Formats: sequence, structure tokens, C-alpha cells
Amino acid sequence: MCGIVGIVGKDPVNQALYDALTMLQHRGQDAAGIVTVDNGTLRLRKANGLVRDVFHTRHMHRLQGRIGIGHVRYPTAGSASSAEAQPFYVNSPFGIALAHNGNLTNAHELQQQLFDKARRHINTTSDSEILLNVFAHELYQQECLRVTPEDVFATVARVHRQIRGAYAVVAMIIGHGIIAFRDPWGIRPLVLGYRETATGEKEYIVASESVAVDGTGFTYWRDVEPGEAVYITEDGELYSRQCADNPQHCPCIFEYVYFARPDSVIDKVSVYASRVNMGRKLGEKLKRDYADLEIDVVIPIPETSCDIALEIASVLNLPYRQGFVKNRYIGRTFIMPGQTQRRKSVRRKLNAISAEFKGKNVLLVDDSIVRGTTSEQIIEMAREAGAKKVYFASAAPEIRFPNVYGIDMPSANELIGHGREAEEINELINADGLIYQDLDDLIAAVREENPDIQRFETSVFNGEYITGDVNQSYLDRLDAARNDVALHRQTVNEDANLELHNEDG
Ligand SMILES: O=P(O)(O)OC[C@H]1O[C@H](OP(=O)(O)OP(=O)(O)O)[C@H](O)[C@@H]1O
Ligand SMILES: NC(=O)CC[C@H](N)C(=O)O
Ligand SMILES: [Mg+2]
Repeated sequence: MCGIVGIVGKDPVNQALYDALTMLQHRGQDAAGIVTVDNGTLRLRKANGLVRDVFHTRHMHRLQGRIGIGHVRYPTAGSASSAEAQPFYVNSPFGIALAHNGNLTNAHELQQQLFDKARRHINTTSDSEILLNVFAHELYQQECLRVTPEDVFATVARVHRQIRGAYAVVAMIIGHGIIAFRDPWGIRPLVLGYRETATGEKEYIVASESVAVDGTGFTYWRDVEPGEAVYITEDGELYSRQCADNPQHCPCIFEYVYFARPDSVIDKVSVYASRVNMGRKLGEKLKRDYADLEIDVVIPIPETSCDIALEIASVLNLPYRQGFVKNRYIGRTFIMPGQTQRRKSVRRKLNAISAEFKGKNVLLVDDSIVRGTTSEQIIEMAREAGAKKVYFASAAPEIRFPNVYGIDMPSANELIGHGREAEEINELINADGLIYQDLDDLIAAVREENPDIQRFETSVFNGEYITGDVNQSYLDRLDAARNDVALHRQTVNEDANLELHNEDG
């Protein structure tokens, strides 16, 4: 998952972009970037690392201008090289910078078409650079000297017809403004906000999550609709239009399970409320079907599962204890690159308080089990801390299939739930009992907050890929390109990559 933001302001936007990126940091910890337009010239700073490490005072000084976009990256395509940090830039037409959250499923074909049709060279292995070039080529085809809202909407409509997969995008055209659009399924989130200056002029923000809107002093306004494009000119005029032929709302359910911050509201669903509902549903299942388990205490695996576990404890009428302490200086482990780093980080990140485990039957709660890295080690830690029995509950059902829409789960074989039933998984993670949420209950937990959502993107649980273009040969290619061994090989070679259009360190 990545985080994106764009701001059209009346004063310099560098600090607000930086602040927004820090509030989206949980969506991507690998790289960060900001581009602003300063008197007709792009200013760019992007590099690998956390937001606080990428931007130093000297970079912030250079990022002048009243309009800009930013990105935090969690790679799902291409390499982890800093040359693939975003935003990307292309000089024709006009000068365009673009930031993307999601993953294109036809990137390979698009790259070939770009060369055949437009002789466009793609310098990295990133699908987002391809997306930028498709957009640039279509805008060029409008043959306009000044870009009008009509040109923008015609361009996005043509982009929608060509690209497949998941995409929430912010793009900036020098001398014109910012464009934001979302794929016709609305798989990845994108929200709009505004604020007024002291003189009553409007400023706008688009961001992956509403937390970035709240935290920068903007007011949340609405979600960008699936398929919709929003164009905000540099003078602050806002235009919007539905640009997809057949938009259908089908947001990614994993945003609610894990990715988004609980204080965000996505597609009118409070992430926090949906997690409380997940806890209630799972608590009810435990009460109904597992009444024979003698549980003394419910313990969350910080951080994402805390709201879920608290609700389970309340349904079961059991004590809730924070038996694991989280090291606040270690980030999210699931989105770290490479299994070695992920494995090592679990014990660095979480430590048990023995008193909460000694001689007790504990129910550990997590939001999801993906590779099983966390659950396996945490159960071992609970036993070392003296637990009698260790039961494990997951607020998401078994994750059995790869994700192709912006979550880095490219390889079925790396998923502990792939081809296995709960009992087998239970043995692998060495629990005394493993209880998964049912998919219908998970869907109901989120839908309860917005019954207008008819369908969710749930492919990791049931293998149904809503875009309809994902077949086994695509999945095999993805696996070969992005499994842990392939990524390791890539990292070794990445220094050879050429870095363009960047401020030096
Ligand atoms: O089965 P796994 O492959 O270990 O993946 C699942 C775990 O990873 C995530 O935690 P993470 O540490 O990323 O973030 P959090 O602090 O937000 O819970 C998630 O919340 C689970 O705990
Ligand atoms: N997680 C994402 O949204 C990734 C965006 C893009 N596919 C990249 O790898 O940089
Ligand atoms: Mg976790």
C-alpha cells in the first residue's frame, strides 16, 4: 500500500505535504517523495527511508510553491531502488509529476504499447512510471496549448479504458493544477478536503486517508468516487466528473482489516468502528462455537488488533490486558521488505509482560495472519512467558490467495493459509486452538457502517479478482518476479539503477 497526497494552496504547501505524509506513513515505510511547482519549475526530493529521514531542512527550503504532491511507498511492483520512489516526472506534455497507490495488472502490455504507439521509454521497472506515461501520452493526444477541464476528463476517460488493476492517483501539471482520480472499482481509497484562508480563499487537499486531511487542518469533504476525476486548477477552481464507463464500488476490505489508520473514514466507513464490529462478530463466534475453551484473559497483538481484541473481551466478559509492549520506534513488520527483516523485527517490536501470561490460558488476537511471521513467534513468546494454553483468534479469515491490487502478497506459497485448513495452520503456528473470522462476518462488520457498499474486493480470501483480468499466468509471472528470493536478488543489483530528476542527498 502506498500513501498519496496533493495540495493546492494559497501559501507554501511544503510543510502541509510533509505533515500529511507523516500521517500516511503507516501505508508505506520504504521511500518518500514530494514535488512542488515553484514559479514554473518542479522541485523534487525523493529517497528511500521514512519521511523524517528523507526530508531535511535544506530539502524543505527548496520545496517552494503553493501546489504540490507527495508519496510514501510500499513497493508492489518493480524494485526497491530509490529511483523508483515517487512521485515520477515526465517532461512532455507541459511537465507532469504523478504519485500512485495501487498496482496495475497489465503493466507489461502497456509498456509495450507505449513504445509501439508513442516511442516512450520507461526507465524503471515501476508500474507507476508506466501509468504516468499512459496519462502523459493521452494528454498529449488532446493537442491543447492550455489544458481545460474537458481535456483533463477526456484524458482520464482514455486512461481508464487502457489501464487495469487498482489505482488511486494524484498528478500535477505544471502551470495548470492537480488531478486526482480513482479506478472504476474504487479499490484504493482517496478523499478530498478543503480549508479557507483568513481572506476566505479556498485551498484543497486530496489524500489516501482522511487522517491526513484532519491532521493538516483541512476539513474532510468527501471521497473521490470510483472512476471519478477531480481537477483543481492552480488558482483553486475545482472541477469533477465521472470518467469511467461502468463504475462499480468495490473497495478493498483489507484497508479496514489492517492498512488504514483507525481514525480514518474511508468510503463513509469509520475504520475504527468497522474493527470494533469485527471484534464483536468474532467474539460472538467464540461464544457460540467455542464455549468449551477456558480462557482467562484476552491479549491483543499490538498495534492494529487492539480495538478488535477489546471488543472480543467485552463480548466474552473476560479481562483485556495489554500483555505485549510495543517498541514505539519499530514500524509495521508486515510491510517491511524481506522475510529476514520481518522475522527479526517481531521480537524487537513486541515484548511480553510475564505477569499477564504466567499460569494463564490466554486468547491472543490479531487482525490477520498473512505469512504467519507474527503469530508463530508471538505464541512462542507467550509460552516462554509462562502461559498454560495459547489460543489464537484472527479477525480476518484465512488469507489464501495473492494480492494484485497494491498489497505486497505476490506469492501464494509464502502465505501460511494457502492450501491449508485452519487445523494445519494451527499446528504450524503451534497454538492450542485457532479461530478465524468467517468471510461473511467480516464483510458484514464493514458493511454495517455503510450498507450502500454492495461488494468488497476480497480476493485474498476467496480468489475472486474483481477486475476479471487476473489469470494463472499473470499470477505465475507476479510470483516469479516478486517472491522473496527474486526480491533479494533484485536488491543486490539495484545500485545499477539510474536516478533522474532528483535533488541530491
Ligand atoms: O502473519 P504476518 O505475515 O506476520 O502478518 C500479519 C501481521 O502483520 C501486521 O502487523 P504489523 O506489525 O505490520 O503492524 P501493526 O503494528 O499495525 O499491527 C498485522 O497486524 C499482523 O499482526
Ligand atoms: N503499494 C502501492 O500502492 C505501490 C505503488 C506502486 N505499484 C509501486 O510499487 O511503487
Ligand atoms: Mg500487527
